[in-house]
Amino acid sequence: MSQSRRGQGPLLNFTKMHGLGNDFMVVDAISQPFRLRPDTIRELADRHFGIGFDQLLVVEPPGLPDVDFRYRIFNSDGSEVEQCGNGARCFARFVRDQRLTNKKVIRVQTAKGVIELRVGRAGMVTVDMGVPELNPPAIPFAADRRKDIYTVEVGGDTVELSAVSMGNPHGVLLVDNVDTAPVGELGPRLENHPRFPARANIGFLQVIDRTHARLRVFERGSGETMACGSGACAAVVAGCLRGLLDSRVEVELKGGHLVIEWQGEGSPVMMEGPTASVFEGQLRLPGDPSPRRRKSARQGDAKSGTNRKNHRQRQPVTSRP
Ligand SMILES: N[C@@H](CCC[C@H](N)C(=O)O)C(=O)O
Repeated sequence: MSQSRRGQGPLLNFTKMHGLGNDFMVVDAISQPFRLRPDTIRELADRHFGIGFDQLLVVEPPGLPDVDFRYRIFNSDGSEVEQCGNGARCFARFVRDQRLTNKKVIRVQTAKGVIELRVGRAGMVTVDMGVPELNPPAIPFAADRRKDIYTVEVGGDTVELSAVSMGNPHGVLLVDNVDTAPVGELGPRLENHPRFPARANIGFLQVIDRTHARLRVFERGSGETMACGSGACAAVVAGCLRGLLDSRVEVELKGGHLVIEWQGEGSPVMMEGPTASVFEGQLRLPGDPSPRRRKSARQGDAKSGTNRKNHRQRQPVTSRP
């Protein structure tokens, strides 16, 4: 964050976490005021000038009955998205570590529905990621009908991919070897391909045998990451649709392994994997430049003695997907 904007606003508590090296800044927006602009998220995500993370995860109060929390996700480019599988596991660990709940089964509301997180031993969490969406308009993916494999023109070449939504859109390509796959070249072109109108995460899947696979993912809004949980789920769905994988698969990513289970169409995908908490920190956010808003914030402080109650009602300025 630039020196000129630092140090004028309130202090924010955060935790740095990761799931297989897919790393997160996690913020409790229930117990403290929180609002960030997309450009501030980009600055904080910077690995040289900021904290450095692939995604920002925000814990908010739920907006639905029978749900424990609302889970919001922002990519390092500042865009708000619908799903993050590795983040969901870290979310479960965070809300327990911060004593926001003592439940072992936690229901959270995402922008695309409710997911269930089950806390296991030694930091392991299992997530019910929901039923994969394969209907092209709902992914969204431009196609005249649903297929297991689509042919896509990209820069004069033709590639074959499967299109799957795990709440967020994924394209999955089958490759012989992830080590030599053109992730850096094809990833950004397919991420922004016109057939994915909301952009997409692009997975490169190498099938080892029916129960083992390797995967690299070029993530929408973050670039290639060490691991992508929703990408691993989408890849196993794609591998099953192609008849190459069984219902329980160990997926090797750059940062480690996930176990993914899918019993077939209409069934939810289950993801099991580890979580890690790296450090806790405090950050002074940029101040609010508007004199009118500064004045009303001071009035709020004076009335309540604390601004926690008022801030519970506040929404971040970034928009929902
Ligand atoms: N790392 C994530 C996915 C994060 C969101 C993704 N980049 C998107 O834009 O949909 C995961 O573990 O699933």
